[in-house]
Amino acid sequence: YRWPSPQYDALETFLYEGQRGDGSNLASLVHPCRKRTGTMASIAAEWLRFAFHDMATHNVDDGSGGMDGSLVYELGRSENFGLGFNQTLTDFETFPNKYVSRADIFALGAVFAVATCGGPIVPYRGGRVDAWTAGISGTPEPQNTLDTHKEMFRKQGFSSTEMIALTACGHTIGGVRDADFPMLVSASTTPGQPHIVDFDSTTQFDNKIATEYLAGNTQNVLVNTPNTTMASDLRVFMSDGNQTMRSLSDPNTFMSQCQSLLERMFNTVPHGVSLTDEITLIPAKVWGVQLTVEKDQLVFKANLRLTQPTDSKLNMNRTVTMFWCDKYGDSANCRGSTKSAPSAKVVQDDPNGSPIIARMGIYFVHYNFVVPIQGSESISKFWFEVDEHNGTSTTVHNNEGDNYPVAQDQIIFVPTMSTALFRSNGSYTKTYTNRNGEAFTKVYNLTVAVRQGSNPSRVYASAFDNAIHDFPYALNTTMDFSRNSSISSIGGYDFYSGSLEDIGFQTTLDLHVDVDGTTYSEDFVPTSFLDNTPYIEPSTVNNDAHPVSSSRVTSALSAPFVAGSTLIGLLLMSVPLHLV
Ligand code: HEM
Repeated sequence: YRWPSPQYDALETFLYEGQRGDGSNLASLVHPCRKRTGTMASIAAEWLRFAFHDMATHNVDDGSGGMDGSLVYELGRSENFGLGFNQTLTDFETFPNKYVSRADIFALGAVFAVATCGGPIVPYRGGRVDAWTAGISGTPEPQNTLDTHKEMFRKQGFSSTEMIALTACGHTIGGVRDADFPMLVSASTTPGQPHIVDFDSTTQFDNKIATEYLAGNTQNVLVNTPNTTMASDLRVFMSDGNQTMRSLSDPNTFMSQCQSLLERMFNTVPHGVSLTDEITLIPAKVWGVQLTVEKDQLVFKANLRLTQPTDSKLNMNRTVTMFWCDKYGDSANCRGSTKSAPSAKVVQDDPNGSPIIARMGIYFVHYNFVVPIQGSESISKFWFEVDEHNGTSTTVHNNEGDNYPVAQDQIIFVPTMSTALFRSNGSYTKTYTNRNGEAFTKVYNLTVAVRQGSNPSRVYASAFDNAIHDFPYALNTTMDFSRNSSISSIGGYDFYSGSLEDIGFQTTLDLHVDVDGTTYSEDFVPTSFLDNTPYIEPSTVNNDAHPVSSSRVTSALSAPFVAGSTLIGLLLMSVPLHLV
């Protein structure tokens, strides 16, 4: 892993922080093993079933289908019937983006669902590619014969034995609803709340589904119904003489079997789609890096995310210092001097931000940096030093020795001079699902800044949004900016403005400027915070006259750094909890 890797970074933030870059949390919808307000259904069960039904259209024979998000166009089918699907779709709708597909979100939701209810942590990869039309049908229904089920699972890529185990892994959470299967479950007596008969006696992801079945005291209505046509779990579970179910009565076997089968289920994708590496924790993560203008000043913003064990106290004496090199002038690339500044703010995350880190026993501490930058000097690269002030040596985070590069400074986004207004479109009816909804148009007025003197031939952006209600299509468009001379130049930058309309939730921009035949680009710029960006006062900059070459900091650990000691006491500590 080397920074920046925007796809890996975005997937990692989702998996370990449970949320989008703007702090909107997906994991907290399901964690800790929550029931849905109103229906009191297990949200985890709804999410896991959703992933199964999205995957179930895979066909090993021709490599089509799989986890491709096509389920959203298949909800009208009887095999995908139920309010739980529609509510799950609403849960997921706002989260996909350019680097995290809708199907990646479905798989991620299922990983959260299993982990938060006490199941295994299923290794997670991204890179699924979304379909924009319905796939083939093929999701098992209880009235199908055993042979039909075996053939359906074979097509999905699972053997008859794996069919038994995978169904047990799915049916350890959730249950059957009266409205969906009135022949199996008696009508609810509580208005507005379905009658759900759980598959086993716990809401946890455990092997009670197997042990209660073997003991003959299961409450699973797909086993002990007098309507034998509908007793699909009974037919499936006993199809190998109960051999697989007996093996699953060992809790460790159950967990490891479910972990590997669910991993395969989540990674079942159409032929030709290649998934990313497994997303593992980035111990010291750089995020939110931005050169911009705030309060009439050119500033550079960056954040360093460190991990903290939940069972230990955060060291309040710790200082985290950002160092950087100028891009232009006498000190370009730290030839003459190196600049540094302490963090402007420290934010401790909720230890329950994601069920994955909750289980790992860690949470995140973010060191936010905001520093003023002279346009004539700019910034070429940066790195961090962490000093615990407890006698241990200083830790350097420098991107495996390369330092963190600031790729370009020709075009920068200025969120604080940009706005988004919501315009309601009234109500409308979908054609391909049974849902009704309100639609809106988000009208953006966006401002970017371009380095003075570059005389650009074109200033523009590619706008992308695939988080659109009901996923009818993705916004994928180009917009142009024109010189906005009503804003006077700041820090060596001229301002350009443009407008854009979107009906989705997650517009991101790739900014471009064409200068002398070269295109400079800033990739994947979020628009979630604009003129409402929380302001952080920039830190005071230290100019270290002692030349520090970048090779000075290539090791992971280095001796205490001279400038560090002058910074203690300057550190502004404020510790609000990130609300979920
Ligand atoms: C022969 C195969 C299968 C059949 C016939 C089947 C059938 C069913 C049925 C009838 C329900 C009740 C749905 C409702 O009342 O709305 C259900 C629920 C569920 N199924 Fe399956 N299923 C099968 C395999 C699987 C697999 C492989 C998984 C995942 C690995 C899975 C996960 C779930 C979950 C989590 C629920 C509970 C949903 C909730 O409570 O909202 N099922 N299944």
